[in-house]
Amino acid sequence: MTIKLLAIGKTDNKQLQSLIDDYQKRLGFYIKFEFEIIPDIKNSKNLSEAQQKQKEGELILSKLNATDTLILLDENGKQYDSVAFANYLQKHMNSGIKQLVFVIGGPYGFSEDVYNKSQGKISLSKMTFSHQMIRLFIIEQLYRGFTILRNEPYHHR
Ligand SMILES: C[S@@+](CC[C@H](N)C(=O)[O-])C[C@H]1O[C@@H](n2cnc3c(N)ncnc32)[C@H](O)[C@@H]1O
Repeated sequence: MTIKLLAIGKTDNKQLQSLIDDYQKRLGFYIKFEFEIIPDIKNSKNLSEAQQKQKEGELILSKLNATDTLILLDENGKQYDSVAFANYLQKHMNSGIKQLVFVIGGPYGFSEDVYNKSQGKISLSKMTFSHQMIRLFIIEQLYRGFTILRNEPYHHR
């Protein structure tokens, strides 16, 4: 199985990008991981929130293969602790799927079309994080998950 993370808009904060790079590299030792950035919508200031979500949604859906399992990062999704999240990853690997795709929404979240296509929603907290910060948090949790599955000493229970 491969894991893909889709997000909208480049990170322009160098410190955040450097932490993302670090955890992305670490995660790559455990699984084939791809982080794809969908470029920001041009002239989004002229669009309503709904129009922006719709356009972002079309771009997100255009990146998916028919066999992908699509999981949205959404503050109203299901919450896991890190051990349960590691087991969730293992379950997906055991299921024989080719690619597990996590998607981070834009500043206003997801369009209905994206919700309808998804197979699940995961929340990392009841709090709302920026669409930039959440990239680091999910990549770190993916890395943590694999260290838990391997019984490596990164995670302290
Ligand atoms: C600024 S938030 C959007 C908030 C928006 N009110 C909504 O309804 O989704 C941008 C993106 O970051 C991600 N995000 C933010 N907080 C999150 C959390 N606690 N758990 C999971 N994903 C989160 C989601 O993918 C969300 O679409």
